[in-house]
Amino acid sequence: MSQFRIGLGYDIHRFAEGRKLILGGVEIPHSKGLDGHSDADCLTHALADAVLGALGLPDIGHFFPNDDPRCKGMDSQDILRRAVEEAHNRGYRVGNCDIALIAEEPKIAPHLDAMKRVLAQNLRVETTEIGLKATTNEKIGDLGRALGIAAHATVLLEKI
Ligand SMILES: Nc1ccn([C@@H]2O[C@H](COP(=O)(O)O)[C@@H](O)[C@H]2O)c(=O)n1
Ligand SMILES: C[C@@]1(CO)OP(=O)(O)OP(=O)(O)OC[C@H]1O
Repeated sequence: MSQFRIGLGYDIHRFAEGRKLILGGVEIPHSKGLDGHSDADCLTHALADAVLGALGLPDIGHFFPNDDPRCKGMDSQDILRRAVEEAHNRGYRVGNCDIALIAEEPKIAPHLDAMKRVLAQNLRVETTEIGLKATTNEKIGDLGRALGIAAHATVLLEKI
């Protein structure tokens, strides 16, 4: 395997009433949350998929099936830790990553530092190795109507 490996992840979850909004392992105050079998943290799902993809492994649904009752309500940081563990088991660590959230609401910027701190711990990197930002969809399409939140992530793995 080569010295460096890159991975790409994408996930989207729809808003639902009566759910907590969890992004990057942080609970964000909002009138509704994201729907899902787990805590529906689409940011963390995209990031974990990017790590697994860099290794040429299947996506998180392979490791944590969304019809498995044991995964019901699970903390997505457990998914991320597992993906990073798979990397370390193969002799790779996370070099850096970059994440873009598409969220018409709520305002994410005030929470970015808290998310980076959680993600850094589980990625086993310094916060300076994490790029993280949010953009609206400029009211275009379903994301623009705030039906849900989507996340894109890229990860660079490097040989330990
Ligand atoms: N959910 C969001 C979306 C955007 N931001 C911040 O606002 C800036 C402007 O957003 P545009 O979609 O008009 O580019 C953006 O650069 C972010 O800093 C946010 O915090 N939360
Ligand atoms: C996280 C898992 C597993 O509980 O379920 P969801 O929260 O529904 O998320 P999704 O990105 O749709 O599928 C991945 C599954 O592994």
